[in-house]
Amino acid sequence: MVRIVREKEENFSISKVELFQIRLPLKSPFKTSYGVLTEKAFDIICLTSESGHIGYGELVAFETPDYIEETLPNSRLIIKDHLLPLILNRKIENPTQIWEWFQVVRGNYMAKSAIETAVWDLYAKITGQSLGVILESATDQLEVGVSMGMVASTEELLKRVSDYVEEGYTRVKLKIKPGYDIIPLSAIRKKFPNLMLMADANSAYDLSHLTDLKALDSLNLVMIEQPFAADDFLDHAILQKELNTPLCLDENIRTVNDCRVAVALGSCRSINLKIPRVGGITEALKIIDYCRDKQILVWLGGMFESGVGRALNLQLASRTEFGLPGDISASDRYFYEDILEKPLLMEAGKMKVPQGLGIGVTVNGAFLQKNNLSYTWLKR
Ligand SMILES: O=C(O)CCC(=O)c1ccccc1C(=O)O
Ligand SMILES: [Mg+2]
Repeated sequence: MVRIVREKEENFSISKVELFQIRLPLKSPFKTSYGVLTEKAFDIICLTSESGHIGYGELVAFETPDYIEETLPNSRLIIKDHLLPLILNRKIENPTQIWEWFQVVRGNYMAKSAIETAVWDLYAKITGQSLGVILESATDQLEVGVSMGMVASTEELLKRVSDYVEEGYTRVKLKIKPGYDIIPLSAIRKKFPNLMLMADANSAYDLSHLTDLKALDSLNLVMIEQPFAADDFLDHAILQKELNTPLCLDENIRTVNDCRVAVALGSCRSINLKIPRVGGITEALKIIDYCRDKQILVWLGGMFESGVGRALNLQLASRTEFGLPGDISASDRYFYEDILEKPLLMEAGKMKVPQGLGIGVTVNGAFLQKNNLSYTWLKR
Protein backbone atom coordinates (compact mmCIF):
# COMPACT_ATOMS: atom_id res chain seq x y z
CA MET A 1 0.00 0.00 0.00
CA VAL A 2 1.35 3.44 -0.81
CA ARG A 3 2.14 5.72 2.09
CA ILE A 4 0.58 9.14 1.98
CA VAL A 5 3.13 11.52 3.46
CA ARG A 6 1.83 14.97 4.21
CA GLU A 7 4.13 17.77 5.14
CA LYS A 8 1.41 20.04 6.36
CA GLU A 9 -2.30 19.66 6.82
CA GLU A 10 -3.81 20.53 3.49
CA ASN A 11 -7.45 19.63 3.65
CA PHE A 12 -9.34 20.30 0.50
CA SER A 13 -12.98 20.36 -0.47
CA ILE A 14 -14.84 20.28 -3.74
CA SER A 15 -16.56 23.37 -5.07
CA LYS A 16 -17.85 22.11 -8.42
CA VAL A 17 -18.76 18.78 -10.00
CA GLU A 18 -19.47 18.23 -13.69
CA LEU A 19 -20.31 15.04 -15.60
CA PHE A 20 -19.88 14.96 -19.36
CA GLN A 21 -21.50 12.20 -21.44
CA ILE A 22 -19.31 11.16 -24.33
CA ARG A 23 -19.47 8.61 -27.17
CA LEU A 24 -16.49 7.57 -29.22
CA PRO A 25 -17.11 5.30 -32.23
CA LEU A 26 -14.76 2.30 -32.42
CA LYS A 27 -12.58 1.92 -35.54
CA SER A 28 -13.78 -1.66 -35.85
CA PRO A 29 -16.59 -3.57 -34.08
CA PHE A 30 -15.41 -5.59 -31.05
CA LYS A 31 -17.04 -9.01 -30.78
CA THR A 32 -17.07 -10.93 -27.50
CA SER A 33 -18.90 -14.04 -26.28
CA TYR A 34 -21.80 -11.80 -25.18
CA GLY A 35 -22.17 -9.25 -27.97
CA VAL A 36 -20.70 -6.67 -30.34
CA LEU A 37 -19.53 -3.21 -29.32
CA THR A 38 -19.42 -0.53 -32.04
CA GLU A 39 -18.95 2.59 -29.95
CA LYS A 40 -17.87 3.33 -26.40
CA ALA A 41 -20.15 5.50 -24.29
CA PHE A 42 -18.68 6.82 -21.04
CA ASP A 43 -18.76 9.82 -18.73
CA ILE A 44 -15.95 12.09 -17.63
CA ILE A 45 -16.30 13.42 -14.09
CA CYS A 46 -14.58 16.74 -13.33
CA LEU A 47 -14.11 17.71 -9.70
CA THR A 48 -12.96 21.30 -9.09
CA SER A 49 -11.42 22.12 -5.72
CA GLU A 50 -11.71 25.42 -3.91
CA SER A 51 -8.10 26.07 -4.99
CA GLY A 52 -9.21 25.79 -8.64
CA HIS A 53 -7.52 22.49 -9.43
CA ILE A 54 -9.47 19.97 -11.54
CA GLY A 55 -9.43 16.22 -10.97
CA TYR A 56 -10.69 13.89 -13.72
CA GLY A 57 -12.31 10.48 -13.39
CA GLU A 58 -13.79 8.15 -16.00
CA LEU A 59 -17.04 6.24 -15.61
CA VAL A 60 -16.39 3.17 -17.76
CA ALA A 61 -19.62 1.16 -17.23
CA PHE A 62 -21.18 -0.19 -20.42
CA GLU A 63 -24.69 0.69 -21.56
CA THR A 64 -25.86 -2.89 -21.19
CA PRO A 65 -25.40 -5.20 -18.16
CA ASP A 66 -23.62 -7.94 -20.13
CA TYR A 67 -20.01 -7.70 -18.92
CA ILE A 68 -21.04 -7.23 -15.28
CA GLU A 69 -24.31 -5.95 -13.81
CA GLU A 70 -23.43 -2.26 -13.64
CA THR A 71 -24.64 0.00 -16.45
CA LEU A 72 -23.88 3.58 -17.39
CA PRO A 73 -27.37 4.96 -16.62
CA ASN A 74 -27.49 3.17 -13.26
CA SER A 75 -24.01 4.33 -12.31
CA ARG A 76 -24.92 7.93 -13.13
CA LEU A 77 -27.88 7.68 -10.78
CA ILE A 78 -25.78 6.15 -7.98
CA ILE A 79 -23.19 8.89 -8.39
CA LYS A 80 -25.71 11.71 -8.27
CA ASP A 81 -28.04 10.42 -5.56
CA HIS A 82 -25.73 8.37 -3.33
CA LEU A 83 -22.01 8.98 -3.84
CA LEU A 84 -21.65 12.72 -4.38
CA PRO A 85 -23.65 13.54 -1.21
CA LEU A 86 -21.03 11.53 0.74
CA ILE A 87 -18.14 13.75 -0.36
CA LEU A 88 -19.57 17.20 -1.04
CA ASN A 89 -19.30 19.77 1.76
CA ARG A 90 -16.68 17.60 3.47
CA LYS A 91 -13.00 18.24 4.07
CA ILE A 92 -10.85 15.60 2.37
CA GLU A 93 -7.47 14.95 3.98
CA ASN A 94 -6.38 12.01 1.92
CA PRO A 95 -7.96 10.15 -0.99
CA THR A 96 -8.15 6.80 0.83
CA GLN A 97 -10.96 8.33 2.93
CA ILE A 98 -13.24 8.22 -0.10
CA TRP A 99 -13.15 4.45 -0.13
CA GLU A 100 -14.22 4.43 3.56
CA TRP A 101 -17.02 6.96 3.07
CA PHE A 102 -18.35 4.95 0.09
CA GLN A 103 -18.67 1.74 2.14
CA VAL A 104 -22.30 2.60 3.02
CA VAL A 105 -23.16 2.12 -0.67
CA ARG A 106 -23.12 -1.58 -1.63
CA GLY A 107 -21.45 -2.67 -4.84
CA ASN A 108 -21.51 -0.13 -7.67
CA TYR A 109 -17.75 -0.32 -8.03
CA MET A 110 -17.48 1.50 -11.36
CA ALA A 111 -19.56 4.41 -10.08
CA LYS A 112 -17.36 4.62 -6.98
CA SER A 113 -14.18 4.40 -9.03
CA ALA A 114 -15.20 7.30 -11.29
CA ILE A 115 -15.32 9.61 -8.26
CA GLU A 116 -12.51 8.04 -6.24
CA THR A 117 -9.97 8.21 -9.07
CA ALA A 118 -10.93 11.85 -9.73
CA VAL A 119 -10.20 12.61 -6.05
CA TRP A 120 -6.76 10.93 -6.34
CA ASP A 121 -6.00 13.05 -9.43
CA LEU A 122 -7.16 16.18 -7.59
CA TYR A 123 -5.11 15.30 -4.51
CA ALA A 124 -1.97 14.78 -6.62
CA LYS A 125 -2.51 18.10 -8.40
CA ILE A 126 -3.14 20.04 -5.16
CA THR A 127 0.00 18.57 -3.59
CA GLY A 128 2.01 19.25 -6.79
CA GLN A 129 2.86 15.66 -7.69
CA SER A 130 2.46 13.17 -10.48
CA LEU A 131 -0.10 10.55 -9.47
CA GLY A 132 2.33 8.00 -10.89
CA VAL A 133 4.87 8.97 -8.22
CA ILE A 134 2.26 8.58 -5.46
CA LEU A 135 1.33 5.17 -6.91
CA GLU A 136 5.00 4.11 -6.94
CA SER A 137 5.41 3.95 -10.68
CA ALA A 138 8.70 2.20 -11.41
CA THR A 139 9.31 2.99 -15.09
CA ASP A 140 8.49 5.72 -17.61
CA GLN A 141 7.55 3.40 -20.47
CA LEU A 142 5.73 0.11 -20.77
CA GLU A 143 5.31 -2.82 -23.12
CA VAL A 144 1.59 -3.35 -23.68
CA GLY A 145 -0.77 -6.01 -24.96
CA VAL A 146 -3.84 -6.05 -27.15
CA SER A 147 -7.24 -7.64 -26.58
CA MET A 148 -8.83 -8.81 -29.83
CA GLY A 149 -12.47 -9.41 -30.56
CA MET A 150 -13.57 -12.51 -32.47
CA VAL A 151 -12.84 -12.41 -36.20
CA ALA A 152 -14.80 -14.77 -38.44
CA SER A 153 -12.13 -15.54 -41.05
CA THR A 154 -8.84 -17.11 -39.97
CA GLU A 155 -7.04 -15.23 -42.73
CA GLU A 156 -8.30 -11.89 -41.44
CA LEU A 157 -7.51 -12.91 -37.85
CA LEU A 158 -3.90 -13.77 -38.71
CA LYS A 159 -3.50 -10.54 -40.66
CA ARG A 160 -4.66 -8.54 -37.63
CA VAL A 161 -2.39 -10.40 -35.22
CA SER A 162 0.56 -9.84 -37.60
CA ASP A 163 -0.21 -6.12 -37.74
CA TYR A 164 -0.35 -5.89 -33.95
CA VAL A 165 2.89 -7.79 -33.51
CA GLU A 166 4.54 -5.56 -36.10
CA GLU A 167 3.29 -2.45 -34.29
CA GLY A 168 5.01 -3.73 -31.15
CA TYR A 169 2.30 -5.37 -29.06
CA THR A 170 4.01 -8.12 -27.06
CA ARG A 171 0.97 -10.00 -25.77
CA VAL A 172 -2.22 -10.92 -27.61
CA LYS A 173 -5.52 -11.90 -26.01
CA LEU A 174 -8.32 -13.36 -28.13
CA LYS A 175 -11.98 -13.45 -27.12
CA ILE A 176 -13.34 -17.01 -27.26
CA LYS A 177 -16.61 -18.90 -26.77
CA PRO A 178 -17.73 -22.51 -27.28
CA GLY A 179 -17.28 -23.20 -30.99
CA TYR A 180 -14.76 -20.36 -31.42
CA ASP A 181 -11.68 -21.38 -29.48
CA ILE A 182 -9.24 -24.13 -30.50
CA ILE A 183 -9.37 -23.37 -34.24
CA PRO A 184 -8.54 -19.63 -34.17
CA LEU A 185 -6.12 -20.04 -31.23
CA SER A 186 -4.25 -22.89 -32.95
CA ALA A 187 -3.97 -20.84 -36.13
CA ILE A 188 -2.37 -17.97 -34.20
CA ARG A 189 -0.10 -20.34 -32.25
CA LYS A 190 1.09 -22.05 -35.44
CA LYS A 191 2.09 -18.76 -37.06
CA PHE A 192 3.51 -17.23 -33.84
CA PRO A 193 5.05 -20.08 -31.81
CA ASN A 194 6.60 -17.74 -29.20
CA LEU A 195 3.92 -15.07 -28.86
CA MET A 196 2.47 -14.42 -25.38
CA LEU A 197 -1.00 -15.61 -26.33
CA MET A 198 -4.06 -15.94 -24.12
CA ALA A 199 -7.84 -16.29 -24.32
CA ASP A 200 -10.75 -14.53 -22.61
CA ALA A 201 -14.18 -16.21 -22.51
CA ASN A 202 -16.17 -13.61 -20.52
CA SER A 203 -18.08 -16.41 -18.75
CA ALA A 204 -19.19 -18.27 -21.90
CA TYR A 205 -18.36 -21.81 -20.67
CA ASP A 206 -19.40 -24.17 -17.88
CA LEU A 207 -18.17 -27.54 -16.65
CA SER A 208 -20.00 -29.32 -19.47
CA HIS A 209 -17.28 -27.88 -21.76
CA LEU A 210 -14.44 -29.51 -19.80
CA THR A 211 -13.15 -31.46 -22.84
CA ASP A 212 -13.05 -28.32 -25.02
CA LEU A 213 -11.20 -26.39 -22.33
CA LYS A 214 -8.72 -29.20 -21.67
CA ALA A 215 -7.90 -29.24 -25.40
CA LEU A 216 -6.60 -25.66 -25.03
CA ASP A 217 -3.87 -26.95 -22.70
CA SER A 218 -1.84 -28.00 -25.75
CA LEU A 219 -1.50 -24.40 -27.02
CA ASN A 220 0.94 -23.04 -24.44
CA LEU A 221 -1.40 -20.17 -23.56
CA VAL A 222 -0.23 -17.71 -20.91
CA MET A 223 -3.64 -18.07 -19.30
CA ILE A 224 -7.36 -18.53 -19.90
CA GLU A 225 -9.42 -15.62 -18.55
CA GLN A 226 -12.85 -15.98 -16.95
CA PRO A 227 -14.18 -19.16 -18.58
CA PHE A 228 -17.05 -19.55 -16.08
CA ALA A 229 -19.75 -17.39 -14.50
CA ALA A 230 -18.88 -14.09 -12.84
CA ASP A 231 -20.01 -15.33 -9.42
CA ASP A 232 -18.52 -18.81 -9.63
CA PHE A 233 -15.44 -19.73 -7.61
CA LEU A 234 -16.02 -23.46 -7.14
CA ASP A 235 -16.16 -24.63 -10.74
CA HIS A 236 -13.18 -22.44 -11.61
CA ALA A 237 -11.29 -24.30 -8.85
CA ILE A 238 -12.35 -27.67 -10.28
CA LEU A 239 -11.24 -26.58 -13.75
CA GLN A 240 -7.91 -25.20 -12.52
CA LYS A 241 -7.08 -28.67 -11.08
CA GLU A 242 -7.74 -30.22 -14.50
CA LEU A 243 -5.58 -27.75 -16.44
CA ASN A 244 -1.89 -26.95 -16.67
CA THR A 245 -2.72 -23.54 -18.15
CA PRO A 246 -3.24 -20.92 -15.43
CA LEU A 247 -6.75 -19.53 -15.05
CA CYS A 248 -7.24 -15.78 -14.64
CA LEU A 249 -10.25 -14.17 -12.99
CA ASP A 250 -11.66 -10.86 -14.23
CA GLU A 251 -15.42 -10.41 -13.62
CA ASN A 252 -15.31 -12.29 -10.27
CA ILE A 253 -12.89 -9.94 -8.58
CA ARG A 254 -14.43 -6.79 -7.08
CA THR A 255 -12.65 -6.73 -3.71
CA VAL A 256 -9.58 -8.09 -1.99
CA ASN A 257 -11.97 -10.47 -0.23
CA ASP A 258 -12.84 -12.00 -3.59
CA CYS A 259 -9.11 -12.60 -4.07
CA ARG A 260 -8.97 -14.34 -0.69
CA VAL A 261 -11.80 -16.67 -1.72
CA ALA A 262 -10.11 -17.41 -5.05
CA VAL A 263 -6.80 -18.21 -3.33
CA ALA A 264 -8.43 -20.33 -0.59
CA LEU A 265 -10.25 -22.44 -3.18
CA GLY A 266 -7.56 -22.44 -5.88
CA SER A 267 -9.90 -20.83 -8.43
CA CYS A 268 -7.13 -19.07 -10.37
CA ARG A 269 -3.41 -18.33 -10.56
CA SER A 270 -3.76 -14.86 -12.03
CA ILE A 271 -5.93 -11.78 -11.64
CA ASN A 272 -6.85 -9.24 -14.26
CA LEU A 273 -6.98 -6.04 -12.21
CA LYS A 274 -9.16 -3.23 -13.50
CA ILE A 275 -9.27 -0.14 -11.30
CA PRO A 276 -12.96 0.60 -12.10
CA ARG A 277 -14.11 -2.97 -11.46
CA VAL A 278 -12.74 -2.85 -7.90
CA GLY A 279 -14.11 0.57 -6.95
CA GLY A 280 -10.95 2.61 -7.44
CA ILE A 281 -7.31 2.97 -6.54
CA THR A 282 -7.53 2.24 -2.81
CA GLU A 283 -8.92 -1.28 -3.27
CA ALA A 284 -6.67 -1.86 -6.31
CA LEU A 285 -3.61 -1.22 -4.12
CA LYS A 286 -4.86 -3.70 -1.51
CA ILE A 287 -5.35 -6.31 -4.23
CA ILE A 288 -1.83 -5.71 -5.56
CA ASP A 289 -0.40 -6.21 -2.06
CA TYR A 290 -2.45 -9.35 -1.50
CA CYS A 291 -1.47 -10.87 -4.85
CA ARG A 292 2.19 -10.15 -4.18
CA ASP A 293 1.97 -11.95 -0.81
CA LYS A 294 0.13 -14.95 -2.29
CA GLN A 295 2.19 -15.13 -5.50
CA ILE A 296 -0.81 -14.56 -7.72
CA LEU A 297 0.19 -13.05 -11.06
CA VAL A 298 -1.50 -9.67 -11.31
CA TRP A 299 -1.74 -7.66 -14.53
CA LEU A 300 -3.74 -4.64 -15.62
CA GLY A 301 -6.92 -5.07 -17.69
CA GLY A 302 -8.86 -2.53 -19.73
CA MET A 303 -12.40 -1.26 -20.30
CA PHE A 304 -11.90 0.61 -23.61
CA GLU A 305 -10.91 3.64 -21.58
CA SER A 306 -10.53 7.07 -23.07
CA GLY A 307 -7.32 8.98 -22.39
CA VAL A 308 -8.33 9.80 -18.81
CA GLY A 309 -8.69 6.19 -17.66
CA ARG A 310 -5.85 5.06 -19.91
CA ALA A 311 -3.36 7.55 -18.41
CA LEU A 312 -4.18 6.26 -14.92
CA ASN A 313 -3.91 2.65 -16.10
CA LEU A 314 -0.42 3.33 -17.45
CA GLN A 315 0.63 4.93 -14.16
CA LEU A 316 -0.60 2.05 -12.00
CA ALA A 317 0.61 -0.66 -14.39
CA SER A 318 4.14 0.74 -14.19
CA ARG A 319 4.51 -0.58 -10.64
CA THR A 320 6.93 -3.49 -10.28
CA GLU A 321 4.25 -6.03 -9.32
CA PHE A 322 2.60 -6.15 -12.74
CA GLY A 323 3.87 -9.36 -14.27
CA LEU A 324 2.56 -9.05 -17.83
CA PRO A 325 1.95 -6.26 -20.37
CA GLY A 326 -1.56 -4.90 -19.67
CA ASP A 327 -4.62 -4.54 -21.92
CA ILE A 328 -3.56 -0.91 -22.41
CA SER A 329 -3.32 -0.44 -26.14
CA ALA A 330 -2.65 2.88 -27.82
CA SER A 331 -5.79 4.97 -28.10
CA ASP A 332 -5.63 4.90 -31.94
CA ARG A 333 -6.07 1.12 -31.80
CA TYR A 334 -9.66 1.77 -30.66
CA PHE A 335 -10.71 5.35 -31.49
CA TYR A 336 -10.45 7.88 -34.34
CA GLU A 337 -10.03 10.69 -31.82
CA ASP A 338 -9.48 10.84 -28.07
CA ILE A 339 -10.47 13.41 -25.46
CA LEU A 340 -6.86 14.44 -24.73
CA GLU A 341 -4.85 17.28 -26.24
CA LYS A 342 -2.25 14.60 -27.11
CA PRO A 343 -3.48 11.00 -27.51
CA LEU A 344 -1.57 8.19 -25.76
CA LEU A 345 0.22 6.36 -28.55
CA MET A 346 2.71 3.56 -28.99
CA GLU A 347 6.28 4.59 -29.78
CA ALA A 348 8.89 1.99 -30.71
CA GLY A 349 6.79 -0.77 -29.19
CA LYS A 350 6.20 0.98 -25.87
CA MET A 351 3.75 3.41 -24.32
CA LYS A 352 4.98 6.33 -22.23
CA VAL A 353 3.78 6.57 -18.65
CA PRO A 354 2.37 10.11 -18.19
CA GLN A 355 4.69 12.11 -15.92
CA GLY A 356 2.91 15.47 -15.48
CA LEU A 357 0.88 16.57 -12.46
CA GLY A 358 -1.91 14.19 -11.39
CA ILE A 359 -2.83 11.75 -14.16
CA GLY A 360 -0.30 13.65 -16.24
CA VAL A 361 -2.37 14.36 -19.34
CA THR A 362 -4.29 17.40 -20.59
CA VAL A 363 -7.96 16.91 -21.33
CA ASN A 364 -9.22 18.78 -24.39
CA GLY A 365 -11.66 21.19 -22.73
CA ALA A 366 -13.29 22.18 -26.01
CA PHE A 367 -13.99 18.52 -26.77
CA LEU A 368 -15.70 18.07 -23.38
CA GLN A 369 -17.80 21.20 -23.87
CA LYS A 370 -19.02 19.88 -27.24
CA ASN A 371 -20.52 16.92 -25.39
CA ASN A 372 -23.61 16.56 -23.32
CA LEU A 373 -23.21 17.98 -19.84
CA SER A 374 -25.42 15.71 -17.76
CA TYR A 375 -24.90 17.21 -14.34
CA THR A 376 -23.37 20.21 -12.59
CA TRP A 377 -23.22 20.83 -8.86
CA LEU A 378 -21.94 24.13 -7.49
CA LYS A 379 -21.06 24.84 -3.86
CA ARG A 380 -23.07 27.73 -2.50
O1 LIG B 1 -8.45 -3.28 -24.47
C1 LIG B 1 -9.20 -3.18 -23.51
O2 LIG B 1 -9.52 -2.08 -23.02
C2 LIG B 1 -9.71 -4.44 -22.88
C3 LIG B 1 -10.59 -5.21 -23.76
C4 LIG B 1 -11.29 -6.32 -23.04
O3 LIG B 1 -10.83 -7.43 -23.11
C5 LIG B 1 -12.52 -6.03 -22.34
C6 LIG B 1 -13.20 -4.91 -22.75
C7 LIG B 1 -14.41 -4.59 -22.22
C8 LIG B 1 -14.96 -5.39 -21.26
C9 LIG B 1 -14.30 -6.51 -20.82
C10 LIG B 1 -13.07 -6.82 -21.33
C11 LIG B 1 -12.40 -7.99 -20.69
O4 LIG B 1 -11.21 -7.95 -20.33
O5 LIG B 1 -13.09 -8.97 -20.44
MG1 LIG C 1 -11.80 -10.21 -19.33
